[in-house]
Amino acid sequence: MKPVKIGLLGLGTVGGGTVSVLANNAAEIARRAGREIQIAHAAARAYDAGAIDGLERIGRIGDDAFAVVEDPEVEVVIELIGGYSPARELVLRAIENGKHVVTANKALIALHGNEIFAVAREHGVTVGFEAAVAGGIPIIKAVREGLAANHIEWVAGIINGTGNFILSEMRDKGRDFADVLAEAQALGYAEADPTFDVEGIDAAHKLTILGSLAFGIPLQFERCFTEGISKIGALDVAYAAELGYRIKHLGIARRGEQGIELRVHPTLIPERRLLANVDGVMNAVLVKGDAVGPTLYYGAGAGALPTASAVVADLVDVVRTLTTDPSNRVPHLAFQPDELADTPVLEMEAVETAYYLRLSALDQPGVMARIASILGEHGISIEAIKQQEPGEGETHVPLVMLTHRVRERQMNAALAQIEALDSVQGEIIRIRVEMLSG
Ligand SMILES: NC(=O)C1=CN([C@@H]2O[C@H](COP(=O)(O)OP(=O)(O)OC[C@H]3O[C@@H](n4cnc5c(N)ncnc54)[C@H](O)[C@@H]3O)[C@@H](O)[C@H]2O)C=CC1
Ligand SMILES: N[C@@H](CC=O)C(=O)O
Ligand code: NA
Repeated sequence: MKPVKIGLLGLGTVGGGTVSVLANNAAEIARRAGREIQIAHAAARAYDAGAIDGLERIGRIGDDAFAVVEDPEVEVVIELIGGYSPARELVLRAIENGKHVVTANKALIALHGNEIFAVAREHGVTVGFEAAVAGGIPIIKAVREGLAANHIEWVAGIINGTGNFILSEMRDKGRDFADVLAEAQALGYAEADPTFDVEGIDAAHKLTILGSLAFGIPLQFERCFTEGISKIGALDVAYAAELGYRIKHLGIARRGEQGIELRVHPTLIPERRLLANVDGVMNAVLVKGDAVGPTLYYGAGAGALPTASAVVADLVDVVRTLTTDPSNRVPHLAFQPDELADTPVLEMEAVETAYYLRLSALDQPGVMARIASILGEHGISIEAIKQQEPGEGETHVPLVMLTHRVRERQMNAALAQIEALDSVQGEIIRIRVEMLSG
């Protein structure tokens, strides 16, 4: 059989890794796919030729990405440029030209996936996006196919490698946030705009995709609650440890009676949980299905070769199904497109969690009692409390509390009232707590 001809857009971290994996494992990949895979035409604005193994095997390299998607020789386009534009226009044009697409671009899928999948369906082509969620972990394959028998109850994961690398290095080595972020950028883990990593936007893109796959709802990035790690301080990491917890940046999608929770935020997790022990650039996703119970998927969430592993796996899937009737292919969002549900995604104020609170309170009798009574008035009960001794000459002491579960709306109201007390100084730090059991 003739080789399958591929067009590749972008030759950076993931593009370079993809060229290398296709070159280094060419024979085994062909044995699996049933056909040899050749990169016929690649385009990149810039690339480091010396750093990419197998570059010489590419038929033609230019700088015009649109020339690749218009190239009649190309059957499958791999989009590894990133960002919304021109990635969206390139992917849509490739689809309109009858080409299958593989992409690692979670921003693109989370925001424009509904449109892209609809157009792909019209044209009878597949869009693979395994690399877009949790890098090398085959989580999309697992949720979409491996768990197809289940009513999925919840998904909770560490789904940003850069953020987890920063939190791990801060906790284990006491390193400075900015210094670790610079290293993550040098290692190729971070997004082109690293605020996407540290402010949780990248994790929200991925959680949006996971939520759709798990619950069969359209992609709704705008409904995902998003909080990053930039406000996590060494003090909270230390207090959490004293209480027997670790702070992880989690994406949580949960199906409840009122609707679906879709939220990304720093989270205290009991230190003995597996997720609490996932460090560095590693990602892990816990999926609870009603039949299978809890299942855990672990692996590198970023980096050239791990991400290329997912890109090439999608490519092999596409090649295997090139001759399949499009209506028999695995649906993009796991459920048949006309079976997507309109279950609402809840406002964060309607979500219930336990909380870690840290505040600075005047060291005087009655202050703690007043704070506890405000919490009580809002139906919030305290599970644990740590009050520090004041430092030499200090009037205020740090007060750390763990609360029982309560709706975010009640917590917001209570915190506003406590922050307004003269005896409380500055902003109250709040971190949500999840036990992740069962
Ligand atoms: N770096 C990682 O570990 C991971 C990245 N991703 C995603 O993979 C995609 C690529 O990311 P990286 O490889 O890290 O980016 P990168 O910045 O290392 O590489 C981007 C490549 O695209 C080229 N490019 C940019 N705009 C272009 C244009 N208009 N026309 C032609 N070429 C253009 C650049 O010259 C470069 O070769 C992004 O969507 C990213 O979110 C997904 C998982 C992991
Ligand atoms: N910037 C992302 C790359 C992979 O998706 C991350 O750090 O996880
Ligand atoms: Na993946």
